[in-house]
Amino acid sequence: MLDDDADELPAATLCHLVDGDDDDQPSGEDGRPAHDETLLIRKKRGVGSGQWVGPGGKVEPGETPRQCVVREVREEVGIDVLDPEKAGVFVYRSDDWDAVVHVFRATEYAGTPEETEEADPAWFPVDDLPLSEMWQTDREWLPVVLDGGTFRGRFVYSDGEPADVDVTFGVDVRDN
Ligand SMILES: Nc1nc2c([nH]c(=O)n2[C@H]2C[C@H](O)[C@@H](COP(=O)(O)OP(=O)(O)OP(=O)(O)O)O2)c(=O)[nH]1
Repeated sequence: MLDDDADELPAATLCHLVDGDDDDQPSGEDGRPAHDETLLIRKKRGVGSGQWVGPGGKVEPGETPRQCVVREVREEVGIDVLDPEKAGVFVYRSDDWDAVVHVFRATEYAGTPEETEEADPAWFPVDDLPLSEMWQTDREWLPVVLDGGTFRGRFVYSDGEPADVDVTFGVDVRDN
């Protein structure tokens, strides 16, 4: 169980897109990154603004997490994610925002990421992430997700710092 009250919390999503060409062209020359890069955004507003995060946002009424993640990625960076697959779920609790966050991994998309009012996108090699400018607890699970793994977690922050961290890897998250 994630948390006794997890069912009562608002739901949110994150998308971690992994891409790479099968040819040897350097990143950017054909509009697609070289092998094993992931798309992050510098968030301009909302929860976590200023940090590098996966695109995503709050689930709207009547929407599934999968529908939400597709909508949010389109709104934030202007691309359509075609194969979002659940890779993790965590309860996030802090002084001002609590949520159940559904994490998706994807490898297929249509379009080219573009800057919007909400986000500034950039590709990073999966083994060279800007970890010092990311949520501290993302460092625990993001490399696992990018490598195709799954996790379930509970992250409690106090004064902007992780106060209670509990994470389990290799779990079945399809229906969570
Ligand atoms: N990377 C990361 N993201 C987190 C954590 N906790 C947490 O709530 N988030 C994310 C999940 C959501 O994508 C985001 C909260 O939604 P948001 O403020 O972006 O909402 P939104 O795009 O719907 O925007 P808005 O209209 O409410 O401003 O914060 C965390 O620990 N790590």
